[in-house]
Amino acid sequence: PEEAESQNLTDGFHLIIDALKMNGIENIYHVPGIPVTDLGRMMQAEGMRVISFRHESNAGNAAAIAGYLTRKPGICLTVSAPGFLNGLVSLAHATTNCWPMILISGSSEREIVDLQKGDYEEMDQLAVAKPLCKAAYRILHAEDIGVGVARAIRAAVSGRPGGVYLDVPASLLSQVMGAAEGLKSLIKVVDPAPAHFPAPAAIDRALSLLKAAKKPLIILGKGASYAQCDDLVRAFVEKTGAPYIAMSMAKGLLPDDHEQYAGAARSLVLKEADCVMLIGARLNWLLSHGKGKQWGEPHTKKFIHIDIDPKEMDSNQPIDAPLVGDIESTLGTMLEKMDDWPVPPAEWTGAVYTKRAQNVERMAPKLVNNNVPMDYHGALGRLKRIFADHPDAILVNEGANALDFARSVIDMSKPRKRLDVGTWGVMGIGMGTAIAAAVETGHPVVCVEGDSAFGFSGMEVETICRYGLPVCVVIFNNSGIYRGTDTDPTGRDPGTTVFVKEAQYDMMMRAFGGEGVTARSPDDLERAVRDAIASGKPTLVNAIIDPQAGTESGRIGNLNPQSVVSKK
Ligand SMILES: Nc1ncnc2c1ncn2[C@@H]1O[C@H](COP(=O)(O)OP(=O)(O)O)[C@@H](O)[C@H]1O
Ligand SMILES: Cc1ncc(Cc2csc(CCOP(=O)(O)OP(=O)(O)O)c2C)c(N)n1
Ligand SMILES: [Mg+2]
Repeated sequence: PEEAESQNLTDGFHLIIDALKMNGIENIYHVPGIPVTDLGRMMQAEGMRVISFRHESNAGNAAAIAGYLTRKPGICLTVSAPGFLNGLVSLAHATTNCWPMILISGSSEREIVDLQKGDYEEMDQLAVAKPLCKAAYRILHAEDIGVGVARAIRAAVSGRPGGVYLDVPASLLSQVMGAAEGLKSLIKVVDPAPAHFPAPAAIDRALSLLKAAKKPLIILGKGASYAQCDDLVRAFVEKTGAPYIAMSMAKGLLPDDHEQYAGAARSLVLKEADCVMLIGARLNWLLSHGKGKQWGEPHTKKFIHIDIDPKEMDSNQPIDAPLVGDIESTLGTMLEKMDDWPVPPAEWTGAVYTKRAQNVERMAPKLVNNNVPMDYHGALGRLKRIFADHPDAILVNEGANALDFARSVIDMSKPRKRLDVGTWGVMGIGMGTAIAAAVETGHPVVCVEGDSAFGFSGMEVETICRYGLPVCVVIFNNSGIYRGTDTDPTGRDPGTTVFVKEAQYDMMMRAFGGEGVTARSPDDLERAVRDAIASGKPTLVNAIIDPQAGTESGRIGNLNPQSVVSKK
């Protein structure tokens, strides 16, 4: 190092660090190992925040949600082959959710991989990654590191955001070049996510369609949350006066108690609306592809759709007014032309808000009980109150019943506070997501986890304790996947979807120095979670839920194929 200093040299290690830091990237989600062990150490030594995990899938989920929360690519750094593969699920998950993430993996040298000479952890990682992410690059020469990192950043955040793979062969890291020349080779990316305005004709077409609607409905998706133009979204929704619904991660863009929020009247508005405006939401399986009885098919609804990806239009239903552009530019332009905007007919808004009140009324009594064993609604009624008292707290949520019930019971009042399984419905996002939410925002994080969902990433409770993160994990422990009542018809083994009855998950958190509590009643649960938020200490609340309380696959059991062949 001394002579390098004296001859003023730099190397691949330092060029990668400098390129990331130059572009405002400071956090690295990582599992150490050959050939990136020293890269991780040097990143930390240079002041970057390197969070080391117990499995790359969790580091990847952390990087994915960091991208969603910050609009900068979340960085996951892994070893080659198995470590790279472990990170791929999260890279594909980020790409599916349109979140910017870069998976940087060490790899073997081309000359060895291409002749399959059998290296330590040998794999043609670039080829494997390409089909699963938005873009994939490999850097072979130190002087190309600036370009490689710049292109990875731009690919991750421009247009429809997504996951990018950046392949770093081991020898690249130790390549040396002149420090001055190295600095010159680095690129500070200018305007990485350029604004994208729809054509004026497209704006006018959409406005006239929306203005003519007798029963307009706005659907906000997580793309609208990601855009971070919250005031504009609110101003637009309020200017239209239209009822709106929010997809799960768009909850809180406008507060869930907003007078135009129609979440509790979702069935009515989807069936009856005559003009539906999608803002950063895809008409995919989560919206039944815009088809079927839920949409009052056959229907003659008009669709207006804002999306930055032109290929999204007509994906499921013909779009009458496509608006291809970024949400901020599009809504800003529309608002400028909406001065004397008519309010929607009172019979429409009246019908929607009456239905909403009826449904809220029906749900209310279920949420105020102190039953033992707990059911989902009794437990969630308390968490609803806690989140109302802590609007800055972040809710991480996964499971089946644990997910479906929490999504409709726990209201959000601020944007980007509900982080869940996303478009794929991935189990296991919990701990990685919680860790990145705490690291990126500093706010308290409460994870509402099914016991099966928790099991996918549960080892990271050690990571949470090691970094002393303000994370409270609430496990809805119904002793099983969906329910704890499955049986093996032969009587030999446990049922396929049951777990050890009332497993003591709280002991896991205590094992690493965190707080572990068992809650048997809603009162116990409320006290334990409020104490955790107050203390800011890593806490796991093992909430014992009645195994009879749930249903299989929550609300989407119908997606399972059914066997019509009678048993032999
Ligand atoms: N800044 C943006 N402007 C416009 N569209 C965006 C922006 N960011 C993401 N998107 C789009 O938002 C959509 C997000 O849809 P989706 O993930 O289906 O949301 P949800 O599941 O909440 O309905 C994607 O089609 C993506 O292309
Ligand atoms: C990577 C992956 N593997 C399996 C599955 C399939 C699944 C969907 S929901 C779920 C767990 C439901 O049980 P849990 O205890 O969490 O919740 P609850 O209903 O309250 O009992 C599984 C295994 C998915 N979606 N992703
Ligand atoms: Mg369960």
